[in-house]
Amino acid sequence: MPDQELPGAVRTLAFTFRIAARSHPGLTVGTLLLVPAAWAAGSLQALWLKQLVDGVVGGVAGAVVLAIGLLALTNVIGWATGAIGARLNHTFQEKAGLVLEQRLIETSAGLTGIEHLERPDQLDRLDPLRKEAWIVHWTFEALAELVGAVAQTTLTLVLLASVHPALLLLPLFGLPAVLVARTAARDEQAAQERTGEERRRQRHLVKLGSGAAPGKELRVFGLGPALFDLSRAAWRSEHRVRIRVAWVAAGRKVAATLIMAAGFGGTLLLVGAGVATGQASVGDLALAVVLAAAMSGNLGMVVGMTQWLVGCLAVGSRFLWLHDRADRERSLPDQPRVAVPERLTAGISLRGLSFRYPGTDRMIFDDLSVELPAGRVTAVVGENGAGKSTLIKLLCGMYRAEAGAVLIDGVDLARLDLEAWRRRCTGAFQDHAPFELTVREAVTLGDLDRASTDDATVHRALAAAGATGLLRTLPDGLDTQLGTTWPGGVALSGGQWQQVALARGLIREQPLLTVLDEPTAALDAHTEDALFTRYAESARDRSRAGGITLLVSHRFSTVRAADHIIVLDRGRVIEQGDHETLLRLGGHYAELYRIQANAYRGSE
Ligand SMILES: Nc1ncnc2c1ncn2[C@@H]1O[C@H](COP(=O)(O)OP(=O)(O)OP(=O)(O)O)[C@@H](O)[C@H]1O
Repeated sequence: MPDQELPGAVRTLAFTFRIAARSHPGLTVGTLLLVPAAWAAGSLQALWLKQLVDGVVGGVAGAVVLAIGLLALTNVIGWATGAIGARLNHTFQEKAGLVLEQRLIETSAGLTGIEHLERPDQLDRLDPLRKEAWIVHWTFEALAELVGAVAQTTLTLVLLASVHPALLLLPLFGLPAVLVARTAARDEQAAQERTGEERRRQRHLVKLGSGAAPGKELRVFGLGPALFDLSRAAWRSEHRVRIRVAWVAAGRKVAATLIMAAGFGGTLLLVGAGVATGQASVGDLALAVVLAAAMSGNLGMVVGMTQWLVGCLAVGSRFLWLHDRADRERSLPDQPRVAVPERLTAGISLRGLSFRYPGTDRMIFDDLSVELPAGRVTAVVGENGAGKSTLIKLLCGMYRAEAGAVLIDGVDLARLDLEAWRRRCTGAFQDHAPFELTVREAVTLGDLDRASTDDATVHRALAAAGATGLLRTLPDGLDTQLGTTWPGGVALSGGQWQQVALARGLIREQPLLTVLDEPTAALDAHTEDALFTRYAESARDRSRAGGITLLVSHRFSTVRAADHIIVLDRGRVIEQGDHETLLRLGGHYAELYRIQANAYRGSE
C-alpha cells in the first residue's frame, strides 16, 4: 500500500476551494451565490401558486393578480440568475481548471524524487488523476449545484412546515437515499483503488495493441489476439469488482427510492385529510403536492450532486495526496544547505552506498563504493539489471540511499542544495522524452537558465550530438516542427530523436555532471563510436570546471574512449581501470570486449 491514506473529502474540498478562490475570488463568490439563487427561485414559485389557487378559490381578484405578478417575477429572476450563474460558473471552471492543472504539473514535477512515477502502488493512485485531472475542475460546479439543491430543499421544508408541521419529517424518508449515495461513492472509490493495477494493465495493453511503435512486433509475432485476450482478462478482473459494487449500490438505491415514495404518499394523505376537515386550504394541498413531489426530486438532486461532488473529490484527493508529499518534503527540518561548488576539484565519491527501491525488498547496491574523478569521462558497463541506471538516479538525487553517501567534492549530496546541483547536471537518456516542438525549442529546453540562446549555441549542441547532417535534411532548419501530428511537422527516426535529445543534454555549458545513459543506443556502432571519441576529447578540453561525464553503454567500442571504466555486476564493482588496463587484466571486461570485437569484425 502507498505510504499514506488518501486525504478525506472535507480537507480535499477546502484545498481545491482555496486554490481556486485565491486565484479568482470574485468568480468564486459569484458562482456560489448565483447558482443557488436560481435553485431557490424554484421553491418560491410553489408558494405563489398556493396564493393563486387560494385567490381563485376565494374569488379575491387582487390576490390572484399579485400571485401572477410574483410568479412571473420569480420566473424571470430564476431564469436570469440561472443563466448568469451558469456563464460565471463556466468561466470560473475554465480559469480554476487552468490554475489546478498548473499546480498539478508544478507539484508532480517539483517533487525531488521520481518514486511517485515509478512505484507501482503510487502509480495506481496517480493514474486516475493523470487520466481525469479535468474532473477536479468540476468540483466547484458540483459544489455550487449542491449548495443550490440544499437551499431549495431547505426552503421547501419551511414552506411544507407552514402547511403541517408533521411534513418536516418528510426528509427522513429521503435520508436513506443520501446515505446510500455516500456509501456507493465510497465503495466506488475503494473499488477503484483495488483495481488500479488491472485498469493500468488494460490501458497499457490497449496502447500496445493500437500504438505505432509496437506495431511491427505485433505483426511479426501475431500478437493481436493474445494482447486482446490479456486485455480482456484485465478488463474482466477490474469489471467484476466494479460491477459487483454497482449492483449492490443499485439494490440499495431501489430500497431507498421506495422509502421516498412512501413519504410522498403519506404527505398527500395527510394534507388531503386536512382539506376534507377544513384545516387546510386547497391552495395548501396544491403547495404540498408541488413541494412534496419536488422534495423527492430535491433530495434526489442533493444525492446526485453529493455523488458528483464526492466523485470530483475522489480525484481531487489524489491531487492533495501528492501536494501533501510535496509539503512534507518542504517541511523537512531545514538543514543549512551547502552551496554547489563552482568547479569540482576532487570529484564525486560514492561511499558505502546501500540502496533498494522504496516498497521493494531487493538490495540493488549493498555497500558500493565508486570514485568518479573530476574532469574525467567514466564509463559504466555491466549486464542488464546490473544497476547502471540506478547509479545515475542516485547521482542526480532522484532517490536517496539507505546507507552511505554520494559525496560531491567531499560534501554529502543530501546536504547540498539539490535544485542548484541539478542546474549543474545535464544528460541524455535512452528513454528520452520526444518533445514535439521546433528543433530549436526541443534543444534549448536543456538549458532554460540561460538568459537567451542564440542559434550558434543550438548549432553547436546539435553538432556535438552528431546531428548536423540531420539538420541539413530538415525543411525549416531550427524552425522545423517535429512530430507528424502537427501541421508541417516532420517524422524523425528513433536514432534522430536520440540525437535531438543528446543535443538537449549537451547544450548546457560547464555542467559539473553529464550523465549519458545509453543515449545513442539507436545509432549505428560507427556513428556512436565516432561521436563519443569526439565527445571524450572535447570533454577533456572542457574539463577546466572539473566536470564529470558518466557514460552508460553496452558498446565496448564506445566505452574504450572513456578515461576510466567501471564494470558492475549485480550492484558490485567487479573490475575497474582504463581500457588497456582492463584488457591486460584479462577478466570479464576483456572477455566481453573480445566477443563484441569479433562479432563486429565478422559482420564487416
Ligand atoms: N523503479 C524501480 N522499482 C523497482 N526496481 C527497479 C526500478 N528500476 C530498476 N529496478 C531494478 O533495479 C535493478 C537495476 O536496474 P537498472 O535499471 O539500474 O539496471 P541497468 O544496469 O541500467 O540495466 P539495463 O542495462 O538493462 O538498462 C534491476 O533489477 C531492476 O529490476
